[in-house]
Amino acid sequence: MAVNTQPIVRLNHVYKSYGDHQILKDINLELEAGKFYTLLGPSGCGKTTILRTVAGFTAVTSGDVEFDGAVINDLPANQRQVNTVFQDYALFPHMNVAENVAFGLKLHKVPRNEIDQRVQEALAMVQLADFGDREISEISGGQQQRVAIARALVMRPKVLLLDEPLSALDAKLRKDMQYELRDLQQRLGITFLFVTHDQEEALAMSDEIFVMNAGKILQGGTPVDIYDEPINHFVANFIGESNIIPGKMLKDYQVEFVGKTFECADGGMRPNEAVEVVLRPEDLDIVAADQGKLVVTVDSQLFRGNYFEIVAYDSDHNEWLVHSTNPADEGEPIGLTFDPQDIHVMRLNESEAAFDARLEQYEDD
Ligand SMILES: Nc1ncnc2c1ncn2[C@@H]1O[C@H](COP(=O)(O)OP(=O)(O)OP(=O)(O)O)[C@@H](O)[C@H]1O
Repeated sequence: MAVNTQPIVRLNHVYKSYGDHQILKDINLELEAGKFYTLLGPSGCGKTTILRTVAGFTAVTSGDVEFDGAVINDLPANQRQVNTVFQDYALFPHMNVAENVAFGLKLHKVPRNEIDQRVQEALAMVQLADFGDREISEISGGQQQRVAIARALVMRPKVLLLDEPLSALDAKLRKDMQYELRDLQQRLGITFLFVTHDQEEALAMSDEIFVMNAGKILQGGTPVDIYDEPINHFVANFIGESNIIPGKMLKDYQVEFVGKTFECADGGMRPNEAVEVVLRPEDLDIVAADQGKLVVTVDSQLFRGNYFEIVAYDSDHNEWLVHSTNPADEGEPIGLTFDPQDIHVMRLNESEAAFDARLEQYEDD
């Protein structure tokens, strides 16, 4: 049986400039139907601009926006099967909850009885079935957020764009809403393209993440792939906490750092190539100084609730962050051990395409 693998949304070599200011630089991405995607990157990197090109609020300078295989560069926003949930919700304060949700349907001249039914359905999807008559000022921030989602869902979009929809919520509610949004996406099977600068949120919610910086997508992949195999310093630093140490790839599966040679799981580089090595704080185990693969001296530590965050330095003055369930003695040497597969070796300035090609090659060997 033929499988339909055509992406529902595709950006093909998309560039966007305002005057001399290039905002998007050769953006290529594909979204499959029914998945949860996240654009993740620091403020100003172009995440919202990508959403706006998909929604039809911003025209691309060059390149194509495709929907279901057709180029839609010139299709007006209101004719795209895409709806947006904005950061500030953009609810109408003088309308009640049901009127807010009904607004788009009225604009599209949907018959009255169908409007009532669809509004009720959309409110039920976000667990606000009994809130239709409430004024916007009479509901909480989390409920307003859900009204904004219901207002987008009522239009039955194929793709829902969400621009930092959780940023106005307090930490506890934000976590609850992460579960709710993920659950909603899975129940409805609509494609979500979610924007955040919060890496924990991206890791928790997404099927796939696109990590961005300065108008470019640096790496796309599942949360686990990106966490375990960041392609460069920026991604390793932005996703999770990392120790990033300069090193040298002696040969396949053998890397040197802090003056010692370690077995690792990476290959496909030039002999003696300068690299950076990533070790995650939670992958490091503390042992007695004379039993460690590396010896570091503890500088300071903070109790983080379920672990101690220990800052230590090696003999080359590299800083090491270690997460440990036990405290360490400040000023004392400790040994660190780790497994070969916990060492992630990164080439300097490697592109995602070159990284993928190399991975394929040495994994096949
Ligand atoms: N209409 C515009 N005219 C000129 N510059 C713009 C316009 N819209 C956005 N920009 C610029 O484009 C860059 C990217 O903005 P964008 O809103 O896409 O970033 P972002 O990653 O979503 O940031 P944030 O997380 O802060 O919302 C910024 O430098 C911004 O100032």
